[in-house]
Amino acid sequence: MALNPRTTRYEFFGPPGAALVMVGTTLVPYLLYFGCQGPDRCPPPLYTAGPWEGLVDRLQALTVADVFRADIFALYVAWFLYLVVLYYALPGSAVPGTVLRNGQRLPYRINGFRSLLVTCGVMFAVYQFYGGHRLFLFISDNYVYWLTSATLFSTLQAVFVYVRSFRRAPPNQEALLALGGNSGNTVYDFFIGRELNPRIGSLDLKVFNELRPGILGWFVLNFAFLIKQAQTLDGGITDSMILIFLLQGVYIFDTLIFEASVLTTMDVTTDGFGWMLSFGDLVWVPFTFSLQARYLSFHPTVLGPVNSGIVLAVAVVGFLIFRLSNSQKNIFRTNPHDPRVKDLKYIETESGSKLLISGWWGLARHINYLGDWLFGLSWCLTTGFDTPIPYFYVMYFAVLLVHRERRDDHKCRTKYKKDWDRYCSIVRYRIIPGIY
Ligand SMILES: NC(=O)C1=CN([C@@H]2O[C@H](COP(=O)(O)OP(=O)(O)OC[C@H]3O[C@@H](n4cnc5c(N)ncnc54)[C@H](OP(=O)(O)O)[C@@H]3O)[C@@H](O)[C@H]2O)C=CC1
Ligand SMILES: CC(C)=CCC[C@@H](C)[C@H]1CC=C2C3=C(CC[C@@]21C)[C@@]1(C)CC[C@H](O)C(C)(C)[C@@H]1CC3
Repeated sequence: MALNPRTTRYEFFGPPGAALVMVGTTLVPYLLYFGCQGPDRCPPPLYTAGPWEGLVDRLQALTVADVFRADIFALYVAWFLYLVVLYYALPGSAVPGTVLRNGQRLPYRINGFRSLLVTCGVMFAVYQFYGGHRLFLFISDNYVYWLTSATLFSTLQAVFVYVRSFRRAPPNQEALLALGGNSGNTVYDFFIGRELNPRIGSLDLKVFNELRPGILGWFVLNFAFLIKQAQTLDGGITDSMILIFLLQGVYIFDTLIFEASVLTTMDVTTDGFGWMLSFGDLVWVPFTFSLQARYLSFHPTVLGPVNSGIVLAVAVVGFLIFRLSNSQKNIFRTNPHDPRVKDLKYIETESGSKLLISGWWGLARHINYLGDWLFGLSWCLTTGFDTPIPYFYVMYFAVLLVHRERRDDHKCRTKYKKDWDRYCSIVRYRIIPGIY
């Protein structure tokens, strides 16, 4: 069998769909910014033209200088390189990835959590010793320039990896391509990602992008918006801002503490690294996930103890489902005899893998998605109900998770064949037990 067979099945409705997603998702962060920019410019729940009056005219009147600054682009590149330096300079363990279809197992350097700790230290030092609020106000006040810089950088990076995927890797061999990204159509392959694991030396671009510049950038942006609110309120910080900073902080810390578990996600094992992931990691994650903190920076919502309690309760339930279910699967797959999972029921498959049918994974085939979504809902709830715009996250995430579950189902059906049907007849629900 050829190393890189042609892709014969399109996702996203093929090249036109891919082009549409690229244009649409590039516009979304700008629309969220210009459509919800200040206390009187974010529409209320029942639509009235008021807040958006003149929006189209304002958008049409924009010039490049309104959204792009070369000095901020240079600073953005410096931020990316700073994280590359930490990647090499900080100690880290080498964890093997999954077995690739060419039989190889690539090593991954795991030190993302250390990079986060160092970055927290740098933020503290900057805040304490070099101008206090100034750097962070510079970050929050220039949000749109950072956004354009990240969009430009992520697109250039996608062009780079696409062009480079045509090289012949030593020893005179083709690069290993993603099974879904080798259709031969330039637009589609550029979007989906042609090469599976593009690397520069030992730096794996896909995993680095997935866990460093965007995720850490999101943390820095949230802190910058917290400082922005403190400036607006003359030093005060609302309970809602503290909650969003802490809850998203928990998610960011959790992601980097469990850094190695990203190596088994479909993004790493199956998808190529193309525009979708480059843009998703560098733009979508930091700039749309920080929407709630940005909103609260100019709309200081006070929740009070009862509403804060409700937000916290949703967060705790969501996070526990997310973390416990993901950990249960990881432990089971690493060592099924571990006392924490040894009593769980599972089915054996012809491929040799075992599929859990009790515990968290007996409730629904992707119970972890439900927990993740509920946790995301708690972030949105911190913003109250004055406008639906900060609820964008849960709307996007619901679409992403339903689509992702379908893709994973297709992958598992192809891999496990009749064993997957047997598994689905035992664990009947996809994401929400008893409902979906
Ligand atoms: N915040 C965000 O924007 C995003 C967050 N996420 C989160 O990332 C996390 C990981 O998600 P994801 O990578 O999609 O997939 P999962 O962690 O849900 O893993 C799916 C894989 O697990 C294996 N598996 C499926 N069922 C069982 C079972 N019953 N027992 C044992 N193994 C099983 C299969 O792999 P195998 O072939 O090995 O059997 C399957 O392909 C989730 O919590 C998700 O919510 C994901 C995307 C975006
Ligand atoms: C808008 C667009 C073009 C879509 C690309 C989708 C991406 C935004 C997401 C695809 C998979 C993702 C993952 C995470 C963030 C969102 C993207 C990049 C993730 C890093 C979030 C934190 C989690 O703990 C995670 C590490 C499991 C997760 C991995 C997948």
